[in-house]
Amino acid sequence: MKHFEANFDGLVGPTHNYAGLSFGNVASLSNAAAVSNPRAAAKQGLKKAKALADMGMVQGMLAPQERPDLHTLRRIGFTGSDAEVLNKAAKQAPALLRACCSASSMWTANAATVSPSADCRDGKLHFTPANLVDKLHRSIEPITTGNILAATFNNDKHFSHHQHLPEHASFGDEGAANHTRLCREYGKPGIELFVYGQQATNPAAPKPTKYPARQTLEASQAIARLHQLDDNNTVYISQNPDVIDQGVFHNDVIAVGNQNVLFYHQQAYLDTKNKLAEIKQKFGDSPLHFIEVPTNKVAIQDAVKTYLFNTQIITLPSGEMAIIAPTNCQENEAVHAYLQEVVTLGTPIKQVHYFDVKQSMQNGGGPACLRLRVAMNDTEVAAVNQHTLMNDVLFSELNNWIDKHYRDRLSVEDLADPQVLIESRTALDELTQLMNLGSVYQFQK
Ligand SMILES: N=C(N)NCCC[C@H](NC(=O)CCC(=O)O)C(=O)O
Repeated sequence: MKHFEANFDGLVGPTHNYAGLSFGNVASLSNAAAVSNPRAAAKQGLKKAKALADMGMVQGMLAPQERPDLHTLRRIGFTGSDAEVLNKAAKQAPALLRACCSASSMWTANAATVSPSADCRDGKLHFTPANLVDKLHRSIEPITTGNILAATFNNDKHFSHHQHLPEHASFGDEGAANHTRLCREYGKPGIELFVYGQQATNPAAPKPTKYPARQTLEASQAIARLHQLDDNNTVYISQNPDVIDQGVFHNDVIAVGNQNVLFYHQQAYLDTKNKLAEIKQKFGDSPLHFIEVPTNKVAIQDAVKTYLFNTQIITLPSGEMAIIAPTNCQENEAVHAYLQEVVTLGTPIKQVHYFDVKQSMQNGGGPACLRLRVAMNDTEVAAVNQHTLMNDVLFSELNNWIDKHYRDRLSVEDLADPQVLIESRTALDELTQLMNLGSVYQFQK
């Protein structure tokens, strides 16, 4: 049986905009009210996904969400026709309208936590959509995320879909952005690393003082129970609260793992020495590479600005590993120098490829935010909805679809325009046919 790690990238939605919605995320706040280009954003993401497929990787796409979210606007009391709801929300509560228009589901690292079948007691691949309760605009994602995941991984024999965790701060869950997996081979049991920012039931435990810690230990433990993970293959690590306060709002802004490589910043965790020892002991005898980037080579500020750690580390069919980095890393002298050095360190990482994903970066989402990793064997890949898998046909269909429906300029003022809603629904309705998803959106029910 063959094993792969597939990447499912989030297709950027037609309302991609800069609304400054994410306190603690430096890029989101500093680009608030900038004018976005949804068409360029969607094409940048699609190009990266296609490039990975062309490198021989299994690559899928996850559909975006319905925005503006009229269902939520009505749920919070705006009434009348769709146009009236938008108009009233724009006048009476513009901040709420902006929250209901974000294309934030593009960052599918936050869609769910995924545990491959080799790690789970029942031998199924498990998905739990993230509740994303820390941010209003993201807290409205999980139900539709669950619908889209179920339509994409639509086979009960192989895939187990859970409901998102209770919608309370005690269970703040940000999905795969705070979870990584180390393994010898994708199809063999691995070590699942859960990184949390605070403990809800232990207020005395360290936590940040300026910015929110989005992930709780209690949420991570709940996911491990749901996914039937073995304690001997699970490690919980506390994020360093000081770096959260410097803009590291998710662990994937400061660390990334792949197979037997953990690439992380010296300041990423608390109790680093003991935790690395626990990982090593649980991983067993085979070689494990801890690539620690010291502060004197890359400052936290540069890591946050360039997203050096929000890179993807992928294993190419040749067995070599490659780093998929945003072009922002090339533009920073220290980070670029480090990436030139990393391929010479005698670790499995031998290549670096750069992609322009600036439309997403300006909202704090790098290459790794844009993808959900799903390690699968070939039987499981065959059980996936095949219309979601990247190839020349889907690439060309999606490019044409973007050209047909997406604007190349969108400001926050445009969000109240009923025409934006019509365009977005028309596009998504067509997309569900193209990707054979059925009725995953509220407006289709
Ligand atoms: N690190 C990972 N895995 N994902 C990045 C998510 C970025 C996202 N930005 C936003 O939601 C900004 C939206 C706005 O301000 O318009 C967030 O903060 O949740």
